[in-house]
Amino acid sequence: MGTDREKLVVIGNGMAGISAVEQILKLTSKFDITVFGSEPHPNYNRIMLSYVLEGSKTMDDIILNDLNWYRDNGITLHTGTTVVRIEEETKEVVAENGLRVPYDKILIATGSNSFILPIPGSDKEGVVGFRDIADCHQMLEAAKTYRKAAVIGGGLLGLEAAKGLVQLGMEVTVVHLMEDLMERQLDHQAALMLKSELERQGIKFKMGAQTTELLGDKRVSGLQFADGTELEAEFVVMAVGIKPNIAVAKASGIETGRGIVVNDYLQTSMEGVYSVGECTEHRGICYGLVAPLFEQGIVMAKHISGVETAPYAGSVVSTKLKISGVDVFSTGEFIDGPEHTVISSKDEWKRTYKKILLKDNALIGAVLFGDIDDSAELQKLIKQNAEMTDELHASLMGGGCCGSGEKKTKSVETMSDEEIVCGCNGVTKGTIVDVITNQGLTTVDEIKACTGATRSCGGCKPVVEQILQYVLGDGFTSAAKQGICGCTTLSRDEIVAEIKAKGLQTTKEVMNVLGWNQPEGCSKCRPAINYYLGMLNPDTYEDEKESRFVNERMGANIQKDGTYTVVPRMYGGVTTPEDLKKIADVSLKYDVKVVKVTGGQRLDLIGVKKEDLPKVWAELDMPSGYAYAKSLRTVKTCVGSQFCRFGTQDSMGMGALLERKFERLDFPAKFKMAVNGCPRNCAESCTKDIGIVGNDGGWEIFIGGNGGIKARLADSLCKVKTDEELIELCGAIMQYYRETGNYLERTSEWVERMGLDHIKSVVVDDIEGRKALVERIEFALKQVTDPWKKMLGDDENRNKLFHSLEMSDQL
Ligand SMILES: Cc1cc2nc3c(=O)[nH]c(=O)nc-3n(C[C@H](O)[C@H](O)[C@H](O)COP(=O)(O)OP(=O)(O)OC[C@H]3O[C@@H](n4cnc5c(N)ncnc54)[C@H](O)[C@@H]3O)c2cc1C
Ligand SMILES: NC(=O)c1ccc[n+]([C@@H]2O[C@H](COP(=O)([O-])OP(=O)(O)OC[C@H]3O[C@@H](n4cnc5c(N)ncnc54)[C@H](O)[C@@H]3O)[C@@H](O)[C@H]2O)c1
Ligand code: SF4
Ligand code: FES
Repeated sequence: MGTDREKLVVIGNGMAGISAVEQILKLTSKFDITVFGSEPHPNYNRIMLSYVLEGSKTMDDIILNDLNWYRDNGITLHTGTTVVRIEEETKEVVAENGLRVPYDKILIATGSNSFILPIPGSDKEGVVGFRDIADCHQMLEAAKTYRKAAVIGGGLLGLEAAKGLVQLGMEVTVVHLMEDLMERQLDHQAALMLKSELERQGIKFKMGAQTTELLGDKRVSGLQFADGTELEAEFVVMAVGIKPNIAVAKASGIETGRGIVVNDYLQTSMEGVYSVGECTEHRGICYGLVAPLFEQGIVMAKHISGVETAPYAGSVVSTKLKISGVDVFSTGEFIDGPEHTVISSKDEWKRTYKKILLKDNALIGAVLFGDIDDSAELQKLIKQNAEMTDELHASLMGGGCCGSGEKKTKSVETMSDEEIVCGCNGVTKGTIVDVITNQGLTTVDEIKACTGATRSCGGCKPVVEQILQYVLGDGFTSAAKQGICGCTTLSRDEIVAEIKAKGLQTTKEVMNVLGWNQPEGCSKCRPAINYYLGMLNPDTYEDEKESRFVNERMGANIQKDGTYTVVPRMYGGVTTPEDLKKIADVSLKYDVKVVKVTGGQRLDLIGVKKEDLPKVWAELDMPSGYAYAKSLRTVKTCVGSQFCRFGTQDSMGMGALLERKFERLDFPAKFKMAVNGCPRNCAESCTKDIGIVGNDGGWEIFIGGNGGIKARLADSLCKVKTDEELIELCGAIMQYYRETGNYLERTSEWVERMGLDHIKSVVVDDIEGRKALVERIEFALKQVTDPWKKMLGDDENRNKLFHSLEMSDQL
């Protein structure tokens, strides 16, 4: 390599170091760059470790710069190599393994270490921090063996770790020192709402608890608290904050405080040595989030490259918790004092809360819970120290009638090109404008694929949309409409219309004819098109197994240990001694680990080996319960008039009838029903896609209920007098949902999107329309068959899927 080039050594292969290198590469080629990293990996997106733990991303998904990137940019990378000091006299960087590398300039970006409480027992087996891939691996492994976990610290990291462990099947208690969760980001009200939402999601809390010791022999077995109480725990995650990693700077005589002290150009006290990221202390502040490190990197890169730059003046930080179903956001100041004016609103029913703090009429901080649509807008206004006006108040707090979209576009217009829009991925407004203008991008998904913006927490999506709107102007509405995935700009309705109009028959054909930008499609569009094709052509469409999710392909739900579950039908939740005996015999014979009564009133045989599935189905000789499918799952029933003293309607009989009639059809998403014999509603119709309640000698039909993460109470659609009307209406509702629902859209969302009145006008008021819907569902029902039976008769596919060549001999 050219010897006349300056030698830049980067200590720390994390997000700060490498994003600064990316900025430098954009400005100059004057450096020979060498990077040292203690971890054995190339640069990865640390913030996405929460998603790896939670299971929605893999380690491969979070690599930001793979080894080719270093090679292509002529960068020498030493992974798994820790630098111990800088020798100013010899102008060399010295690594732990004795390696010495000469330098002209240095960038220290050594990040932080997890803070481990200095209490007895914190070095026991089963106690980890949550900082890197190695920690994440340990947590994933622990969840395979142990059940009870404690997370010490109820900050952002602790809560994301706790949710991840719950998703992995552990029983998790968050042990928090203070009375409020995330007390560094939230006020009391938001903290209360957050705690109750997380409790709903299965996390337990021990608040105001000071851990004094970790108990156990070699391995941790519990926690001892200052008040004398104890908590059992086989695995402990410490998430009580971070400590800037200043070891190299200290050993080299560079000025340090809590972090490595830098000036406004990120220069340390040693000539030619810069520092960025979490290890850095600027104007007395060490940051613990990614947005500041990108901002520091931009200034540092310009300075070291000899490009004029404004000084770094510090960052206004904001946080967003990355837990699905929990929308919480905080930026700037959030605890009010006498000097503040507080604007707030709380809606206990919608579980939303918004608080904005003003000082001298300027916006200085905000906390949002439940609805964080305004987060990006607020963050920007607070950065700009914007003045509150009547118009702004109306747009932020409601009550404004018009113009807020226009105002938002105006406010992105005033952003500078260098302003970071996506804090998680360091993407500036300038970059987004550039890809829209020069590469002709028209959707947020395309911008995500090209720049990374919106890829992590998603908090920046509204601003990215506003920039699109601002750049495309009038072209926005048509062009910026979101396709169903990154492969197309066509919406669901357009795809369905094209399939009908052009008579398209296969997913491949849809993608070819409709100009997909990826010939094979992706995991989002393939199952959706497969569904739409099957819904439109129930008699002719050949279902594409390879376009189905794994559980649907296998006809069973895969479990975390690689075994499967088998759930046979139990119509209306009613079984017989004969069926129970068969289930018991099969469970014993195939060593089923657990037989569980499900929330949908049937039996789940958990822990069946893949190769045993066909034998289990054959010996049970019962219909598939479709517990794995986007289809009618269960019809839960109460005892009803056959036995209950209050029952006026035969709920068991009706439930079983409806389940038999409508089973096996594909729906956009899973579909659950309930039938009750009287308004006491013992089988909980209010949380079902269709809930039926015996009432006044007839039935009342409810739709759009959901008991999952986003709970929704079902809406009353109508009352009917006879069983025939009830069955007809159920069929019409189902078919209308099948025909208009977006793939994966539950009825709770569908009802909100379509409007209850509209659905009523189609399925209740329009008698002819209803009849046509019923005819179409009856036709589709004629085509369905039991998938287990089908698989048992299909030697080729069965052998391919279940690797059990001798099956046919045994059947
Ligand atoms: C699970 C998790 C979730 C997070 N989520 C978010 C989020 O949603 N939003 C957000 O803004 N922030 C989040 N953060 C914080 C964010 O990841 C950090 O702010 C960011 O990674 C800091 O980058 P850095 O480069 O300064 O430090 P690091 O990413 O820690 O990188 C420093 C690197 O330097 C290496 N190193 C240290 N010393 C040496 C040495 N002597 N020689 C060689 N190499 C060395 C380290 O091994 C490390 O790889 C999260 C953090 C975690 C752990
Ligand atoms: N979504 C995000 O933005 C995100 C997610 C994860 C991590 N991070 C960042 O990673 C870093 C580490 O996160 P963190 O949550 O560990 O840090 P933190 O400092 O934000 O929170 C630590 C929490 O632990 C509590 N605590 C301290 N001592 C305790 C004790 N002895 N017992 C029980 N609780 C105790 C504190 O009261 C505090 O709420 C932070 O900089 C954070 O901003 C951000
Ligand atoms: S809903 Fe009514 S009929 Fe059904 S079990 Fe409860 S009380 Fe009895
Ligand atoms: S700010 Fe988190 S993805 Fe953009």
